[in-house]
Amino acid sequence: MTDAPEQFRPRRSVLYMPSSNKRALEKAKSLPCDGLILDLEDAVAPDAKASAREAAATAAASGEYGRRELTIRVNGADTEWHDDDLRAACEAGPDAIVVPKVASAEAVHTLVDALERHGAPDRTSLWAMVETPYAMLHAEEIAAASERLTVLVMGTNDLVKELYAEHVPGRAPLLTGLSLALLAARATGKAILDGVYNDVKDTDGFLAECRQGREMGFDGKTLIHPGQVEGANTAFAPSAEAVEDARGVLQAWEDGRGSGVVTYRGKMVENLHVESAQRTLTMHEAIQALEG
Ligand SMILES: CC(C)(COP(=O)(O)OP(=O)(O)OC[C@H]1O[C@@H](n2cnc3c(N)ncnc32)[C@H](O)[C@@H]1OP(=O)(O)O)[C@@H](O)C(=O)NCCC(=O)NCCSC(=O)C[C@H](O)C(=O)O
Ligand SMILES: [Mg+2]
Repeated sequence: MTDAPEQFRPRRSVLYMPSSNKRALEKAKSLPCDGLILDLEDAVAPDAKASAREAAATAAASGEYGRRELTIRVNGADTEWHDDDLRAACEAGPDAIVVPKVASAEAVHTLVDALERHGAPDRTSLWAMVETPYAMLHAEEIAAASERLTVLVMGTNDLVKELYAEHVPGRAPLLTGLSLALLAARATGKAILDGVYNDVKDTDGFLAECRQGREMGFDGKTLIHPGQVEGANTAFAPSAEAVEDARGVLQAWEDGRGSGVVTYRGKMVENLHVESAQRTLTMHEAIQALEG
């Protein structure tokens, strides 16, 4: 795996909001989340699709969301709204266009062609939602299909539905799918975001799921409520101890220059641990720069 600069962009907390909800669109301007997904899909009722599309395009073109990475989630390719959504999103030029239920490399190629045909600016990348069993089994070909695809987004609600599974603490029914998507993202140098936690009042359950996602290797979590932002920001940032440890590892390596292996606080340090420590510090600095 190579760490492209793209992978050091903090995406700890990426908040969905219905583009039909004016209060949410307004509130998002003051929330400390790393990214926003202005939704046109599941959170928007059919009779509100057209006005939500207009609101999302206006918001994305407004320049009023500061440092937050701003994206629009269009309706799926098999819906009557997809083409109009894609055209409007391309014209608005957000940081990324999020497409639900992407399941093959061919689908990615079709989307990238459409982005070009509709004149999306070069800065607008494609985020693919992987949320079906078929997508899990083809995650690597999806992730590798185009340079323009920069992020995989887990759709865990749809995945639970399609698997006939259940939402349970620890997410045992989803672990194979989550791991396949993670392997695909890391093997192809893409970022990957964990799915949402539906119970907005269950803080303990949410924080446990953040910890699990972080430990598995996700870059951040998609969210549905402002109350989830702070927990995700903390969980997906290197902790103070991790930063101190990373500095210590680099210092121990420096002190033992020329030796292929040293120890730090009793633990073996080799070249690969030094790379991990450097990654931790780079991410820490990127977060500080973002928040500063
Ligand atoms: C889940 C909600 C419907 C809860 O809404 P509500 O009861 O109104 O929440 P609160 O009263 O606690 O809200 C307090 C204030 O915060 C604002 N708010 C709420 N949610 C958001 C948000 N997502 N972004 C921005 N601001 C938000 C309220 O407007 C209140 O503001 P104020 O009155 O000014 O204080 C609601 O949170 C919600 O709609 N969430 C997003 C739902 C969504 O987008 N769903 C689609 C994505 S999830 C998905 O589909 C994943 C995937 O596809 C899969 O398969 O898993
Ligand atoms: Mg979904």
